[in-house]
Amino acid sequence: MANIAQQFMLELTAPRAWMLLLLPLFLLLVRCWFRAKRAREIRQQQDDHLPPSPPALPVLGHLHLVGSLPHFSLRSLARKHGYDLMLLRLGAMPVVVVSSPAAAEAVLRTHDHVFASRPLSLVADVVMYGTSDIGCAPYGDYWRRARKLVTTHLLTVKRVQSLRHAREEEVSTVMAQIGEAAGAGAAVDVGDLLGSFTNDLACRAVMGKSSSRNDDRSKLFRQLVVDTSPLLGGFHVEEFFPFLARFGVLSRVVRAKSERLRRRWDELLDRLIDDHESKYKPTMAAAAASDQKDEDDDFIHILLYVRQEYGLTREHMKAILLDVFFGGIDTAAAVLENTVVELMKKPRVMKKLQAEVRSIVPKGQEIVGEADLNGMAYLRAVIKESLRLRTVTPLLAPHFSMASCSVDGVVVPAGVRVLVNAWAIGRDPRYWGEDAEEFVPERFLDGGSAAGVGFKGNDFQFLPFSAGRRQCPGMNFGMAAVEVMLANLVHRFDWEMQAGKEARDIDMSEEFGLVVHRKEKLLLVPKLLHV
Ligand code: HEM
Repeated sequence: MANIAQQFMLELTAPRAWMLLLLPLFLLLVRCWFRAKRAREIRQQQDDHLPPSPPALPVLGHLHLVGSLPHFSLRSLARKHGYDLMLLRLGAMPVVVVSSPAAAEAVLRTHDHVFASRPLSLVADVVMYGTSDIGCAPYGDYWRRARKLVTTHLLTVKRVQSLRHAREEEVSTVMAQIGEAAGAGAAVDVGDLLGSFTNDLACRAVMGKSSSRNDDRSKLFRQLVVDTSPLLGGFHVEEFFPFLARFGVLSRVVRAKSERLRRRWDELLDRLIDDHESKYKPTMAAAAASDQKDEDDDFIHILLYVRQEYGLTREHMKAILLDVFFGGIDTAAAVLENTVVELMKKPRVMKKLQAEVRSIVPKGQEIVGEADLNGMAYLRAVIKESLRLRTVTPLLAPHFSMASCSVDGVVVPAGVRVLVNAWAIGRDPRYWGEDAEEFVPERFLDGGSAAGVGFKGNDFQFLPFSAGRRQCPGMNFGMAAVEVMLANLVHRFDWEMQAGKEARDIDMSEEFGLVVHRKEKLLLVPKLLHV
């Protein structure tokens, strides 16, 4: 026995025996090495096809490169690396950034069916009744139905025209306030005035003249929009670092805040819908649904008329109404305020615009009516230039890829947020020339370098309302308000800076959000002209 053991030990210690033992280990290692190599190759192949990325940090990814004004920093990154389509990792969140008209066309037109969804958002889920609105709803049957409802019944050209008297009346109210300030030689807070105007107009469209006359109610709506917008437009840290969601502390705080806001919205909207329901006359249904010009047909009434046809619950109705407040108030007010700033900084343009408006509106007429706007080509060029240079929704609203998609030789994976930097594209000298950063409305006039360029979604260098399936459905509604208000602001009033200040002192700092806002108030002194 001892001999056998000895023999065995001898065999073991002999080189041949070691070879026999090591061989399987060696084969195992070789196999592992080949597997790891293959995995590396596959990853490399996939990476080779992903959009290019700037160098990133561990864990943070590119988060540290995105500052407080993401449209600025994303433009700088794209320019520095020459990437018109780039992939960033914000913490754990992959984001594709689009910075050229060709890439925007690929995302918003050629592959629109892949990129037409929205990322999930905890806040939208709570505030928008389970994303039952149009702006936040993921792409699918519900969104298609709700969008069809809005574009065929609420925001049609005819409906926008039928609100013309409402707009003219609201404009008259604002002009009276400006007139009073002019009489007293006082300054007006231009942003506040314009915000009230677009808010009152939205209230009027949603609930009709009689309900919106209640001043307190209008103010409540305004306050709620102001309180909800930052939460709705902001990023939340758990979206970047999902592992934090396991602890759930932050999401509980955000959810609690969102639920408080939703209760406030509920209270207001339920009361309004109840009021309307008590006056609802089914006989009027056919007329409203066929989009007749009846000014009493406010949006709540119309939703009541079509709710069966579209299978709407009350929550769906409230969510759709919220889109009018979130889509229509801040955007149009910001466009107007930005335009006034640019006009103050460019007295030549202001004078030319005033001359056009004053030459077209008949002498003695105090308010510019919508019929007077027809011949105002320069007014339209000024607004377009403002939409280009000071795009109020600089990154549009985030899109979301529903499948992986090959775009111009690279592959955008499924489940990625896509941000189109419309602001950067609108200021890129490659498409707008050397004066791209200047406010020059003439470029949009006949004979100008951008004479044929429009905002309807066919010119991908100019995307203030976006393009494709998710394009803004409130474009006509918003533009009608902006045009008539701007014409009136410059018709009977000259505008001056407060004593001791100059136009070049106007603070241009901005606060980022879905809609970008000026940080500082714009205080200007109106001077009344007698026309
Ligand atoms: C001048 C004013 C306006 C501007 C600059 C503007 C701009 C935009 C932009 C850039 C988008 C995002 C499109 C995308 O994600 O690709 C959008 C979406 C939207 N806008 Fe507007 N908008 C304005 C006025 C309005 C008004 C007045 C309303 C309603 C009364 C409205 C309702 C909406 C809705 C519901 C969406 C979501 C569309 C969807 O996701 O299908 N907007 N808007």
